[in-house]
Amino acid sequence: GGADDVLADPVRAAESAARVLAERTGAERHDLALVLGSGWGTAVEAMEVLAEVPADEVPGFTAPAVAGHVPVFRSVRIGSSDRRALVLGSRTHLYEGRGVRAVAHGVRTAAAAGCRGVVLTNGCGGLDPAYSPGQPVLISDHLNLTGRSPLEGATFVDLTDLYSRRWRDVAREVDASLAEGVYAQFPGPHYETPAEVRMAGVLGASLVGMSTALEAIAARAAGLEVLGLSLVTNLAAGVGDQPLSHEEVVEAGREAGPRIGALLAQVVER
Ligand SMILES: Nc1nc2[nH]c(I)nc2c(=O)[nH]1
Repeated sequence: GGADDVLADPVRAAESAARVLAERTGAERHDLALVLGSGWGTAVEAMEVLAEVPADEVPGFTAPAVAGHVPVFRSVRIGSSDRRALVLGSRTHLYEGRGVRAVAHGVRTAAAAGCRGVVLTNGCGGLDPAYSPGQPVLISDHLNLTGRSPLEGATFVDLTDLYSRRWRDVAREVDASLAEGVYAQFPGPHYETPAEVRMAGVLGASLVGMSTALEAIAARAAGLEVLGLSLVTNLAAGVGDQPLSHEEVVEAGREAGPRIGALLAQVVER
């Protein structure tokens, strides 16, 4: 009900969400969109916020207040330019059960708002024991282990350069030490078993998470250039010798804030 009825026609829903955002932010179009995953929230604090729109006032988005905090969409200035980025206020995970249309609505709204690219960030588990919690990793490609597609009907989309090599080169100019990895999206909400983590490794993944892959496919289908950035907040189950506590995951994300915030700001300014 409510937000999801709007999503019965995904294209029209994205257009009406983009229209509301244009009216409320005063920006007829935005140049790029940012989806902030766990640990990436502080990135926007360094940016100049020009307008805020509560997520539950944008068609197709629900905004469960998390601890009283109502998620907002932010229109921010990119560096000192007059280009603007749209920081999406809410992200829907597949595990919420709202369906793939809700998962893809954010990037479709970004495309309808005039964005030419989207930076998808997330918190994830790392399979490489050399990864340290709090380390950002460039996503070079993904394994979609959800068994789903955000696309419906005969919409065949080429995914050869899904995670833009051009944008990854830009990111490496900003930080040459950035590692790259293949991201495997599991449906969640449960974490992987050690055997599933080993399986993902055998299949070529070095990052495991519960988001991003479906959003990236929908973004590409909508014509957006895509950059994916993971924050390894924990070593995936079975990697390393002790189960990480949630507190350590939160702490790793908080400590990484300044570094990944600067990285994101510099990448989008290029
Ligand atoms: N699937 C999966 N998702 C995650 N999100 C975070 I933060 N850590 C993990 C993890 O270890 N596995």
